[in-house]
Amino acid sequence: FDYNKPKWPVPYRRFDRRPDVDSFCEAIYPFCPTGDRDGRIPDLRDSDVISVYRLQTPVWEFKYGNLLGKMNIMHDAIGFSSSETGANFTMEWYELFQLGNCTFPHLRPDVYAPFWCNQGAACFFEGIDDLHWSQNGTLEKIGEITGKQFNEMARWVQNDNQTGIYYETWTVRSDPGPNATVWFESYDCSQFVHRTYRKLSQLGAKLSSRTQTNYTKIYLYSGEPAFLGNDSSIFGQPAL
Ligand SMILES: CCCCCCCCCCCCCC(=O)OC[C@@H](O)COP(=O)(O)OC[C@@H](O)CO
Repeated sequence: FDYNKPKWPVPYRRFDRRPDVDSFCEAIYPFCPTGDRDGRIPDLRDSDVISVYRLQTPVWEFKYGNLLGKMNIMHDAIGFSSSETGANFTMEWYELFQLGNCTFPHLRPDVYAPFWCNQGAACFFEGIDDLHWSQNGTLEKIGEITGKQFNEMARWVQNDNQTGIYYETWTVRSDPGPNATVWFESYDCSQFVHRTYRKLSQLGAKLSSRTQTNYTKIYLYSGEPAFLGNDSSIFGQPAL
């Protein structure tokens, strides 16, 4: 235990590689259907000028329109448009098996511990569906970057995607008050957008939005958590 490091919030746990998904987990909609199977992102010319867009729309807008938007349950993404080629791109981070699977675990008869289907991943694909983002949400230009900055960001996204694997719906705090302690941060679409903006700023990009940007959080209030051990020590699955 490092007494110099704050104990809370518990840092998000990263991994060396993304594990294969369990066949038990089923997606209602295919993940990233038009993106590259291996998550590759095209290299743009260093001298290119890329417009950057803030994208926001209600979760499941393509199916339920503004329904979840009325509850301020919003999905966030980033758009890019190359001035040299005219190509547009959308980059987002979301669940492989939808939000419910990341919010609640499964209880399986043959498995003692709660079973999660909660992987999330980046999805980069060609095109920006203007209507999807603008009719119930936001599509706003927030700046311009060079092709060089885009390419460096792309390499960072691929590493981020290989190590940040699990989607965390809940933000866990001590209480609703302004001085609450955050025990665990969420790890969701908006956190990815924030990490990417931060990386682009570190690369020298200047991004700004003309309007206040609100991001969706769902809170779980708890007393100070205590570490109980890992699945096998808590739920003790006998050797098969
Ligand atoms: C079913 C129980 C859900 C209860 C929890 C409700 C509040 C949770 C808020 C978490 C923030 C959600 C933001 C986010 O991470 O969005 C990602 C994803 O859910 C968006 O899914 P989508 O299918 O609308 O968008 C993917 C689509 O853009 C693919 O092109």
